[in-house]
Amino acid sequence: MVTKPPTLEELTAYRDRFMAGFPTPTSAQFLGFDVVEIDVEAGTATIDFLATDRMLNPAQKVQGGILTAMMDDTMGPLMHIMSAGRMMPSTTDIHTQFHRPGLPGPMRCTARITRMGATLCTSSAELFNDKGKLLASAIQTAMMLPFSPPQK
Ligand SMILES: CC(C)(COP(=O)(O)OP(=O)(O)OC[C@H]1O[C@@H](n2cnc3c(N)ncnc32)[C@H](O)[C@@H]1OP(=O)(O)O)[C@@H](O)C(=O)NCCC(=O)NCCSC(=O)Cc1ccccc1
Repeated sequence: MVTKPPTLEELTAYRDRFMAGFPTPTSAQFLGFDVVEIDVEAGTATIDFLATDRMLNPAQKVQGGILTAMMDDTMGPLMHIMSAGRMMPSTTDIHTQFHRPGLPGPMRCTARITRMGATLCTSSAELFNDKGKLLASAIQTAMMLPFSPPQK
């Protein structure tokens, strides 16, 4: 991070503010985004999603980009929170592996910060179906850009 890294107290306070009232963007609404837990001490996030029949490919499986979007939408918010809200990640690359087909229904993503650098942040994520089976995994890099919350 460009400035001094946030303290655990600052991270905890921002995580609580984020969970209490950060507006859910339309793309996250489409994915059924629902935060389960953000652990700022461990640098991990658990977020639930809901795959619907509007997200299917011709094989009637959840389209791969949608599964990737769910993981991007877990790693991104985690990176933002781990900057105590000072920065917003802009994903520069993401590599996904698809292990099992996804079907409509609840999905859970867990993500972890690999390293928060001065300008780049790296992270990893895993996406599971409602039976706890691993559907996909990803590693991601993002540029951390200064962020000011939109004025009301
Ligand atoms: C099948 C394979 C590719 C190869 O796996 P291998 O390890 O060699 O084989 P293995 O036999 O071990 O099977 C592994 C597990 O998979 C399960 N399973 C397999 N087949 C089926 C099935 N038909 N239905 C249900 N489940 C099935 C199987 O039971 C097992 O699970 P288990 O351990 O028993 O619990 C697997 O990695 C896979 O499906 N990955 C996800 C690919 C994916 O979803 N990509 C993204 C969407 S593509 C896209 O959107 C792009 C596009 C856009 C527009 C238009 C067109 C395309």
